[in-house]
Amino acid sequence: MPVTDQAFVTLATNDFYCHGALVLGQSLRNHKTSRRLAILITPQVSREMRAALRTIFDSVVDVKEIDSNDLVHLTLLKRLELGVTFTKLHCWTLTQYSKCVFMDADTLVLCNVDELFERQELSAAPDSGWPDCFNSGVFVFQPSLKTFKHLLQFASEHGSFDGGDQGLLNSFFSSWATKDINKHLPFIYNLSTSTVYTYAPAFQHFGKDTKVIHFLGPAKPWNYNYNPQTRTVTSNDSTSVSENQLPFLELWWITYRSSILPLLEKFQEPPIQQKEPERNNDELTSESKNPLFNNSLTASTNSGYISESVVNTSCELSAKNNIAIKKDECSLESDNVEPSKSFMELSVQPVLLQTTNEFVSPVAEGTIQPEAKESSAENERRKWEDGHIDYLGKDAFENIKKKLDAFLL
Ligand SMILES: O=c1ccn([C@@H]2O[C@H](COP(=O)(O)OP(=O)(O)O[C@H]3O[C@H](CO)[C@@H](O)[C@H](O)[C@H]3O)[C@@H](O)[C@H]2O)c(=O)[nH]1
Ligand SMILES: [Mn+2]
Repeated sequence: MPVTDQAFVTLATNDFYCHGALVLGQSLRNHKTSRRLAILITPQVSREMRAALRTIFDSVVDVKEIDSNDLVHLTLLKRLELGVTFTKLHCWTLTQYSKCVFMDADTLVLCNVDELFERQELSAAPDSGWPDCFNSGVFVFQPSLKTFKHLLQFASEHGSFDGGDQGLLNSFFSSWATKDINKHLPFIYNLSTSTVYTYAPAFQHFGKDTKVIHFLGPAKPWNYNYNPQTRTVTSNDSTSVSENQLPFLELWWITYRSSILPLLEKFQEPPIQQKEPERNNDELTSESKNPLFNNSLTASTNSGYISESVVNTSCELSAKNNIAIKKDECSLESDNVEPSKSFMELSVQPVLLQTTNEFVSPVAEGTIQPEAKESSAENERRKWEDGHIDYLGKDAFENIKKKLDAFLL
């Protein structure tokens, strides 16, 4: 029976995090949650992405971005982009629900986790970096305008010790560590992929019971390369991948490719071919259009809209510059802000990416072609391996010799 007054809630302040939110929402649906799905978004999220979100989430709620602007603490955290996580606080305004579970857009459920609604505010799992603090990627809370007001007041008076929501929430709900063990969620409800390195035997022992995986840290699943033919995830210049992380990253990508990509393609417009000539960029090849291949692009711009100038320098952009860009955007009246561009348009930004035909874009239409080519080449190879050789046709000795000669000359 659906429970209409309780919801899973997530947040996305730009199109990149929307990819994560869509996969999370789909994973909750796959595991047949009986609760509502809600997402908080900010004006930067594109129209096309909003349409996609509406097909998975029951409620898509527009909120204003709140930024801690606390560069000192964010520098300490080495994540200057996380000031906007203060926007998460808006989840307390969802008073149409009696209880909610907040989940970061970089989490993924591996089974039904509706039992979380049996817990009280504020329940959360320990943070692997400092277990006397809770991680704010998954937490049970009770919407209340009064709490929201108190949180904002607390934020303006005390700030956050890490510059993000997690420091603030830990100071606000400071009795979490000691008062009530029922508010300590088991770690399997928020297993950070990076923990896998730090205590490998525990992961080996308990990891099989994992219910929620959290891709915590600067490298998100959409920053990795994915090869749909072999269904493998590989790292790039800015990401590294451990063997234990791989199955989770691959699951994320399988969900993305099977359920989210078709959805995004449905809402894409106008067609990519019409846009290319305007951009006059000869260097763009069909396999180089994927924004998700470029980790530095996604991590450093951190925005749904990427201007040409930002993109051109994105590989070297320091996080500090990024904050400056974001501030500029925020200081504009919303009428003046250039509308967010769709994931489609992002995918034709003139970024030179290190990709080969082996990898196809998770997003751009143009990359569907290399995939088709690839599979026919793959078919040919398989035919050879299976002994189905066209001796009289294209595999005739003369043809092979010609190819060899061309290669050797
Ligand atoms: O530009 C951004 C950045 C973050 N988010 C949202 O905020 C969440 C938190 O950001 P994330 O990049 O996932 O942070 P983590 O790497 O998980 O880092 C930790 O530190 C953050 C700041 O305190 C907390 O919000 C996280 O829950 C905690 O796990 C994301 O999942 C999104 O839902 C956005 O929408 N846009
Ligand atoms: Mn997170």
